[in-house]
Amino acid sequence: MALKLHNITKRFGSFTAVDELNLEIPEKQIFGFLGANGAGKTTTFRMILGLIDASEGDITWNDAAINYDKSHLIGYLPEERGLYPKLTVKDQLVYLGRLRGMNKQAILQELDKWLERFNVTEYRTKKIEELSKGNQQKIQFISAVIHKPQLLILDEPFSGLDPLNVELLKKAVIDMKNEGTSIVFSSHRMEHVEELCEHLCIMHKGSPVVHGSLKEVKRSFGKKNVVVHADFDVTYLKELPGVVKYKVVTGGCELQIENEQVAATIFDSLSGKGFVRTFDLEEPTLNDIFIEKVGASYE
Ligand SMILES: Nc1ncnc2c1ncn2[C@@H]1O[C@H](COP(=O)(O)OP(=O)(O)OP(=O)(O)O)[C@@H](O)[C@H]1O
Repeated sequence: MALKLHNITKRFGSFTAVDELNLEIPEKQIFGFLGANGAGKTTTFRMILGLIDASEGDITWNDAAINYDKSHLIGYLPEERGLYPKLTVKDQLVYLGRLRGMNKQAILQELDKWLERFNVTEYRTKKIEELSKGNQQKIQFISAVIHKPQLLILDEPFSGLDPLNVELLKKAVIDMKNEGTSIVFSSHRMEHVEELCEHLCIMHKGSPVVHGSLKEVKRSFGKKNVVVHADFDVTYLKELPGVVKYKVVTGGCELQIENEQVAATIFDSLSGKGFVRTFDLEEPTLNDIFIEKVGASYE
């Protein structure tokens, strides 16, 4: 059972924001949705949630269409956020929890658990507008998960958080996955996706350019990073055929190569020249893959 997007297209007038997207998002995993600004991530989320209609194609979850009677099974952290600034944290969560069909006692019980977990118990009776941006975001996250959804969609959940709060939120996401929630999140930070996700999709101009399990994606790109540390001058390596990028590091260099065969040429060229302390052939990072596929790094 999974979330399936079948030939999804979304047009705004003559502009195609999402173009024949086919995706299968596995259950009870964390799925990373990547792409540069304007790639079509939020539009895809909105279609999954039924907030906007697809121009073409269909979306199913557990083989049935997603409609309003399933909204209590889904949690959503929207990119634009959306809390009522004048309400207190407690009143806001009670209101949103009631909309999800929870009774007040259950809401307060869950709320207190989450406030404690996120170190914000003292804000329970404060108005949302009195909270810092990062703390508002934690409350927004709580509003997305208070009803224990089976499917959780998080649009840029880590943006605007300091490193400690990023860790708190990551841990919460991992725990929810371990408890059986299926999670889809978008991020501009490759390392978050690399750390959290089993499967991912990189979107570019409305279409997926990379899609699959993190392991498969990395394997299919081959090992294209070489690290050399040696007690002699290795600058000549940048001139070898197949070396695409060369970067000096302390005691050696890091190279990007066209394909794995180039590593053998580099290795052979080092022999007899002196002492080689390190020769590593490494997998590409997700950032390397993104740059190769989308053409620019982004933050
Ligand atoms: N309601 C709309 N009307 C017209 N164009 C829209 C509308 N919503 C989105 N778009 C366009 O569709 C494209 C995809 O937007 P979307 O918000 O899905 O991108 P994104 O991948 O979420 O980007 P970001 O990382 O910046 O949030 C953009 O070019 C955007 O301008």
